[in-house]
This record gives sequence, structure tokens and C-alpha cells, in this order.
Amino acid sequence: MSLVESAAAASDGAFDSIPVINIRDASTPERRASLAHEIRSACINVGFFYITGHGIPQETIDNLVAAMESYFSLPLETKMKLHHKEIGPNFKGYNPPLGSNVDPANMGDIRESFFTPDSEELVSTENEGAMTATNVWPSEPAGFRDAFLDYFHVALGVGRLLFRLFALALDLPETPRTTGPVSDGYVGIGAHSDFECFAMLWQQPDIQALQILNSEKQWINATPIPGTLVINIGDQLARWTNDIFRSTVHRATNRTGVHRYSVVLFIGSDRDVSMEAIPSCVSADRPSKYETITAGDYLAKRLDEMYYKNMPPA
Ligand SMILES: O=C(O)CCC(=O)C(=O)O
Ligand SMILES: [Fe+2]
Repeated sequence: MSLVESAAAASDGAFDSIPVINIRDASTPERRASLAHEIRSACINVGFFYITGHGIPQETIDNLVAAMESYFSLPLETKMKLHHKEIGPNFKGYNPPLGSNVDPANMGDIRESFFTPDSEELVSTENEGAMTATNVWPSEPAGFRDAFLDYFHVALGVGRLLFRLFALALDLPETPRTTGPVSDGYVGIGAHSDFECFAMLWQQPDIQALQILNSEKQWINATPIPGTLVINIGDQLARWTNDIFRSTVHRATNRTGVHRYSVVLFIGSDRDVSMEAIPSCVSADRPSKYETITAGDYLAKRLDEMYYKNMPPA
């Protein structure tokens, strides 16, 4: 079936569960084709899936979570010394509770976070706009940077494999070169779709917080499954696929009274890539929905809304 036909035959987002896909064995073209088939169905129907068999050692995750626990339990004044809005416009550093508001219907996102946006070898230290320029690291705890980069390097390998599988799921060559009961108000992070191609989320076991919205306007729990990462499609990939791959709205709220940690790695397209619908995702019945924009300009616009424009008056 073509992509457009698969999309027309799909369930139209009335999902009630999130698929689990084991990516452990992706070494042969046959296995990758079979994984791509599963991923295609998950992306068309849900926009979210869990992966098992990702190969990120538990110790790497444990070290990162321990570093996060030490960092986030520092006094607010210490963390505020690296407030990203003071450092500059490029989203590097600490983001305090209520420092963002992703859903303009809300008053603010309660979660706090730290932006460590890029691998030091990969990212340009030039100021080229949102999420570029030199990384910022807290001076304590001492192991924060190493713990983060250890996780980042392994997780990026998983992200690169997923990119190949997404390409296969879109009938493209594996290595394409593209030219072109929660109350509202304050929640951990309000209802939103992600901005980049896809996100890879490690979430703390035992705490239910992440929920994803289906077409019936029901919130479906993305309950933590130990040993998995949650993968979800973001808006860049939805634009490329003319919404055949679903960028599903989600939110996270922790009402347990116990701290919850999550690690989100957003995998996006290079900044200068122009995001135009893939031809196989467009037909007479399904005209192209989005204007063409570069990935960098799109990301900058969305970040500006979330961290500045949507903020309620102080
Ligand atoms: O913490 C979570 O479970 C989700 C966070 C999220 O959706 C985001 O940072 O975009
Ligand atoms: Fe998100």
C-alpha cells in the first residue's frame, strides 16, 4: 500500500494503547524492513511507541539520574545562576519551574529542566540561533557533564538507527540525503506536540505522568515500562510526511508528591534543511498542508512561543 493509502485506511487516531517495538536485532536488511513496517503502523496510527532492546546500559541511565537528582536538589539560587534567559537567546542552561508555558491555555509549566542541547563534537560553537553556541554545564555535581554525555552518545546511536527505520517506513532509502484526572492550569508540561523530528524519552519507573491525546479527546496513559524508551513523532516529521506520521499531543503531570525525572532527547533535522512534504505523502485527495520553512526557523519560532510569547504577564 502507498503511504497515502495506508493513511486513508488507518484508524484516524482513535488509539487506546501504545505499541511496544523491540529494536534489538536491526542488523540485517530483512529485520530492518520488518521493524520499519511496525514503526510505520505506529507512526500512522499513534505517533508514539515504546522501544525495548535499545541497548543503553542501565548503569548509564542510573548515573545520569543520580547526577540529575544531585543537580536538581541544589538551592534555587544556585541553579538560577545558569538561568538560560540570562545566558542568552539560545536555550542553554537552567529552566526554572514556571519558566515556560507550552500550552497557551495554561498558566505555566511546573517542571524544571536543564538544557544540554548537543554533543560537543557535533554542535557548532558559533551562534547560529536557537540551540546552537557553546554548551553550558553546572559546576556541581562534579560528574554531571560526563554522565550526560555518556548517555547522550549511546542514545544518539539509537536515534540514528531510528532515523534509518523512519526512512524505510516512508519507502525512502535508509540513508537519505534530503535537500530541501489532572486539573488544568498548572501542569508539569502542558499539552503540546514536540517541535523536532522525533523525541526519545527515558521516564522514571513507577510514576505515571505522561499522557497522550487521541482523536476522541481521551488522554491515554504512557505508563512507564522499565527497560524501554518512549519514541514520539514531532512536528518536523509530521510536516515532511504531510501529517501521515502523527505528531501526537501529549502532556506530563506528576501528582504523586514524589520527584519525577525524565530525560528527553529531541532529534531534529539540520537547521538549513527546507521541510517540504515528501512527494509520496501528497496526492490529489491529500494536498500539501504546510508552507515550506527551514528546520532552524521552525524550531526557533516554536521555542520563542513556549519560552517567551506564551508566558503569562509577570
Ligand atoms: O517528561 C515527560 O514525560 C515528557 C516531557 C515532554 O513532553 C517534553 O519535554 O517535550
Ligand atoms: Fe513533549
